[in-house]
Amino acid sequence: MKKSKDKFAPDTIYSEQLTDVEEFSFNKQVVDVFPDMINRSVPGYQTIIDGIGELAALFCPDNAQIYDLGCSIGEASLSIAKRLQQKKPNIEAIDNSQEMIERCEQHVKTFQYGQYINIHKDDITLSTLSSCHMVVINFTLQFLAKDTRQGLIEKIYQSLAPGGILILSEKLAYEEPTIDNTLVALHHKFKRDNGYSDLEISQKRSALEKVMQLDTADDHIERLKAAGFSYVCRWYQHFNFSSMVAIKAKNLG
Ligand SMILES: C[S@@+](CC[C@H](N)C(=O)[O-])C[C@H]1O[C@@H](n2cnc3c(N)ncnc32)[C@H](O)[C@@H]1O
Ligand SMILES: O=C(O)C(=O)C[C@]1(C(=O)O)C=C[C@H](O)C=C1
Repeated sequence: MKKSKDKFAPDTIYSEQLTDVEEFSFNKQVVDVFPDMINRSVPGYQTIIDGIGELAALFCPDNAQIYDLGCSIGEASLSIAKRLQQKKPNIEAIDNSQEMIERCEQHVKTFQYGQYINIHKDDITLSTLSSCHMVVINFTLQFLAKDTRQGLIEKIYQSLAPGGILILSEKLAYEEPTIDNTLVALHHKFKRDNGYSDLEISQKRSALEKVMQLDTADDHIERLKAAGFSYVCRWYQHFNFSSMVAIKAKNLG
């Protein structure tokens, strides 16, 4: 991805001892450090962003209709727009954080191909989707109430044209504690190697635990299959962070 001229600060949000660790929220403080935070926290984040663009190039026709649900500052949308610009896509980027949406508008404008991205403030569990070729939910389903997840995946399946794809990226839980603890330990080592202290790691973990409920890979695959997706695969995994592609069959019935 071409470097943007847009400026963000380094993430020091959890570097001082806090008396009360509040629940994690995508507020202005997080928005201002977002690229640094996500790149230092999510193993393979940039690889996943690039892969989303490559999958768009493989699957999307001219003038494709694409949704990026929980878009934050628009990195997945930009990766798609960059690769599909000759095909003039119509990318709808949606997020329910006002601060994120404002920053997304500012960020996307710094790229010429940002013209293919329309930004909306909305709750993705309530928003209406029109007929489309591709949907991305990159590290966002894990922040939704568990009882809204199946409904959202079904809404996406119904909106996708035959042959359309959903890219779903998530931090995964493992039922077997020895496996879960091993992957969490590897993830924490990844964060330490990226300059986060033990205090930062543990305070952010407490903040996230209040709002982020993880599913297992099997939960995701079962949900996708129950919604109707014929083909599902994990195309990327680094420690407990994974991205899945679900394809709606071309010939239904
Ligand atoms: C970890 S970030 C997503 C990162 C982003 N997709 C990317 O690739 O850089 C999660 C985002 O989901 C948004 N979000 C959480 N719940 C939402 C909801 N119900 N509707 C819309 N957006 C939501 C948050 O505001 C936040 O920007
Ligand atoms: O920092 C972590 O442990 C995360 O889980 C990273 C994670 C996520 O997976 O959604 C959480 C919050 C945001 O900072 C971005 C990414």
